[in-house]
Amino acid sequence: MTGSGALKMDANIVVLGTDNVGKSALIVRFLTRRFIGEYGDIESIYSHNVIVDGRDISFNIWDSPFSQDASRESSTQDKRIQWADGFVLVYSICDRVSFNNVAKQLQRIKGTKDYLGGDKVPIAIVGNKRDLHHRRTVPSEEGRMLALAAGCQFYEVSAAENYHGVLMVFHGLLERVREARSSAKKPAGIKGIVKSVSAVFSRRRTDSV
Ligand SMILES: Nc1nc2c(ncn2[C@@H]2O[C@H](COP(=O)(O)OP(=O)(O)OP(=O)(O)O)[C@@H](O)[C@H]2O)c(=O)[nH]1
Repeated sequence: MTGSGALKMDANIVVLGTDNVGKSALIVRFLTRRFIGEYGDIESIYSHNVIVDGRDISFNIWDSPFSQDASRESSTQDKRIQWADGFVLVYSICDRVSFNNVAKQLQRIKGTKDYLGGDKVPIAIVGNKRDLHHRRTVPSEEGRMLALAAGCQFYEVSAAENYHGVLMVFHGLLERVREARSSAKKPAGIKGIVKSVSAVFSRRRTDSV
């Protein structure tokens, strides 16, 4: 991500989740305000410019269909994580496996982006398909607790029925990206220096095992 001036900002957002949870539906809802029902399996990066709080924001949003090929999924996942400034981790409230996958994604992201400090990685956990509450298998509380424990934002939305909820996800995440960027620019202070030095040494120790 690059920031060019106080009133301009761009953010790379990657949307992750198992198949059929509504990743494309969420993105298309955000970009067009519409729900079109069927989305296909094409991997794309969408660019979208909007004004948020007087700022000219350029979103780049990576929509990647979930691959059943574990080794392929794993290597592309790392590329996406490196590329992204912020993450939307989507599960379906009717699909427990998709929820369990969010916990795995969290670990992976935090492991890859550990130089930022675990709690500073901008991540939104999103339980989608809220309109299907009669088929719910993941209680809201579980999603909320997972997000709280991981220092993430939490939302339950319906890409099918509601634009506003989806908008809140992307705007909330943008705010976190902005905060992470401004705290990264601040001088580390003695606590930050101690943390960074110990992170380097613990990584070396792990590398050498
Ligand atoms: N009822 C309901 N259906 C939804 C919602 N969001 C998405 N869907 C449906 O769920 C199915 C999967 O949506 P997609 O957006 O293609 O899901 P995806 O996560 O991108 O799927 P992959 O491309 O396979 O990884 C489609 O039939 C959508 O119409 C929702 O909020 N409510």
